[in-house]
Amino acid sequence: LKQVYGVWPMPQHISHFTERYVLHPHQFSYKYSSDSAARHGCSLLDAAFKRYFRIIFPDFEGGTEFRKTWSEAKPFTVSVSVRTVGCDEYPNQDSDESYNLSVSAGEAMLRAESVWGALRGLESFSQLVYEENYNSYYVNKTEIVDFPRFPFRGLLLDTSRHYLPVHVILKTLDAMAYNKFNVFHWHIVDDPSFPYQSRLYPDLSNKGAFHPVTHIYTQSDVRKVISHARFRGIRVVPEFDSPGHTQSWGKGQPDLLTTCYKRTGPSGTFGPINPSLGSSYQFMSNLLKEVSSVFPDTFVHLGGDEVDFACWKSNPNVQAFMAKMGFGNDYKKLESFYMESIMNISAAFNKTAIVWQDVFDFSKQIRTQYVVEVWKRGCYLCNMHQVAKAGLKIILAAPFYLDLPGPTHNWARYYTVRPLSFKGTEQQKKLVIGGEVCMWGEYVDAANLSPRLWPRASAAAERLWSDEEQTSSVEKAFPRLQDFRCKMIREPGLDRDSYTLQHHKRLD
Ligand SMILES: CC(=O)N[C@H]1NC[C@H](CO)[C@H](O)[C@@H]1O
Repeated sequence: LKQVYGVWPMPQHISHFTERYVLHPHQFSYKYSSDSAARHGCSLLDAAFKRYFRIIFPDFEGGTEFRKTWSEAKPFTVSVSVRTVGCDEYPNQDSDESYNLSVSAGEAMLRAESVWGALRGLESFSQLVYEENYNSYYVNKTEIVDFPRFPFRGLLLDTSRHYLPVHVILKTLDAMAYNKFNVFHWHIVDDPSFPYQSRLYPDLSNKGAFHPVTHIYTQSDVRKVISHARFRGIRVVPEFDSPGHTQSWGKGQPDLLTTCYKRTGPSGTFGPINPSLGSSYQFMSNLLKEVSSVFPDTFVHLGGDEVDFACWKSNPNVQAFMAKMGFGNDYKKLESFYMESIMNISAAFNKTAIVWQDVFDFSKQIRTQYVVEVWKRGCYLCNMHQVAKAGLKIILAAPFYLDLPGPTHNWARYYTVRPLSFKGTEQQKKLVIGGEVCMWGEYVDAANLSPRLWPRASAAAERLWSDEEQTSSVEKAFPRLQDFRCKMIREPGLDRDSYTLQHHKRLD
């Protein structure tokens, strides 16, 4: 019997049985069970039923082909029961993604608290179906009780160092759903380019994008990404990184960046946003107000990483501001003042701020609650311990930087990360809301994104969803990951052809 590889990420509880059932597209259907709060018309699940039918039966064109296996197959129904409806909502930090799946003769019963859990269960069911000979599909009797270890399981794409076409972002969202990632961290702008087309400040992309028409994200592009993500139970958290990493902002917003000085006067170069001008905070308030309405998620990422103080130190207005504020010569206080100001601005728009750990490292006395993304190499467990002691929530990214190529960065390196192995109380460990893989764009564009992202990111996906004790062996994971990698190449189109060849080669 073909080895049944099961589901990736590994469910919390799964039992496989040898009894199996023949599936045939003509006798297969999804339906809402009578006790489900969500019913036909719940566009999120109706769309998922169609999507997963195509994923399970990729070669089925609706005709009467492959009649031969027809006779053996009996009707098979996937019945979905959702306890609390919520088809038109957005996923959020508190969404319940748990589900139970029971596969037996003629029926798979999928029970979930919410539509988000139902989506996770539909993904798991689709991975249980396997093809033994061309167009003969089977599913084994299986029992699953599943829920995520961490509620925040993110993937960062950087669309500033290289522009990523919208269809590439959508494909990445598809693959994220196969892996049960649930947050797309859109690092949308940075030093090299500003591709976000702002309603309020169109010059930011007109002058700051690599190209003002072909290399931008219009409001409708952004809406398309947010909708595609929502249909897959994925949140979109935008990052407008500041005050550093803002060179492209200065192209479309004059006087925003700090003018750097050399001895005799302006050097012609610009540095971080100028924190000594009221106009900077007015601009950030206007921009964050727009961003807060365009992106529905309750989180917004404000950046705060790698601020170079040299330019601030050289500028006489900034020097005068330092004196006025009594910051002495400690520019960390200036960065903290700026970050606390924009965190208060985003709080006013009912957003929870995520910032890079630099903000925490620079100041321990920022009063507002915010989430710290730990990213620096070195002892990230030590850094997590410091943040947890301060009572702040943590997202772990440091060991999951996938953009850095090289032989040491293979999947096992991410698979063996143990996010809670820092010293600290159970209470402090509860502050770790999850982790994130980062695909920075210095060396990545549409030509090499997918092979650099997958299946290495899948290793982190299992670390963030599954029970650590049950998934501690690299050796045991390897054949499962190898099988899952092929399953991921499942949507029609170019990928499909390579998959078909690869798949049948492996089976012969
Ligand atoms: C938070 C953070 O990571 N900031 C920078 N650090 C190095 C990265 C590349 O690996 C990117 O350049 C990124 O912009």
